[in-house]
Amino acid sequence: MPQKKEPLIQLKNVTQQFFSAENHSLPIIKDLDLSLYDGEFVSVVGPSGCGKSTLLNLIAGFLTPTSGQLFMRDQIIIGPDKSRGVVFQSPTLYPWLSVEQNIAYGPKRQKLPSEEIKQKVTTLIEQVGLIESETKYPFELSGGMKQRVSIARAMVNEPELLLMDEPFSALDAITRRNMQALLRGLWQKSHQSIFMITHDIEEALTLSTRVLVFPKNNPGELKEYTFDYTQKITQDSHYETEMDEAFQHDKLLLLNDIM
Ligand SMILES: Nc1ncnc2c1ncn2[C@@H]1O[C@H](COP(=O)(O)OP(=O)(O)OP(=O)(O)O)[C@@H](O)[C@H]1O
Repeated sequence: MPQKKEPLIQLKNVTQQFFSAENHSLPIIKDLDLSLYDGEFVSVVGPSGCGKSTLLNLIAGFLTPTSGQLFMRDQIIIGPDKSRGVVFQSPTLYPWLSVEQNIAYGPKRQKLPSEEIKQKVTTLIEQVGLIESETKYPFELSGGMKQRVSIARAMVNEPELLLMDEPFSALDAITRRNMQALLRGLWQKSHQSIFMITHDIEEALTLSTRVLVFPKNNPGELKEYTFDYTQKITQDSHYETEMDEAFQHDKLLLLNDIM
């Protein structure tokens, strides 16, 4: 994937520390320099409590770092912004709005022309496979369908970066696989930049172009690897990760880093 020279997101010497009542907690993230580029699909893996959500919250603008700075292009990140869409582990839909109304909510708040909203919503409903469910309400949807609406709701605002915090972890294995294929397809069509947290090493390997690892022995630090399994899966319909020694080797490599 060709990358523009200028990073989309840049962290410069970022440290995040949470102060307890006794005021002596260690930094969760320490002196971190990191760049994310246009069109990348970056996943983050690591042991529970290592700081994955903290990193996502910093990039989203939900948290201000203890020290250091974060930039989107050349603008310092000072809070949440619609250029960074967030999809959480549990779908956060408005229960009183239908599927199409939930997706249209953001563009309506931006007061876009109604024809444009209709066209955007229709395209996304088609892309996430929710045709014939447009008029349903969240209580009528399965977990996977709700998460599709969440993804469409984030994407309709055309964010430059989609931030996903364990988006599929609450789903059953089959729905999860289908959602991974859906996300891979959306990413390849849109070249949307994606930053995703996951506990699932295979999910990281089969979707991302780069994997960031919080290693168990060096809390607060990040290792990184680049992979092309997502392209292999798309280009070769017979490709199976179970049969690929390199894939199994990389899976063990990442597991050893975090366990
Ligand atoms: N707002 C906060 N105040 C105090 N401590 C916090 C806060 N947010 C996170 N922490 C602590 O920072 C550490 C990292 O939390 P974080 O949620 O980033 O981990 P994680 O890697 O996403 O964990 P998991 O995989 O279990 O979701 C944890 O010890 C957590 O208790």
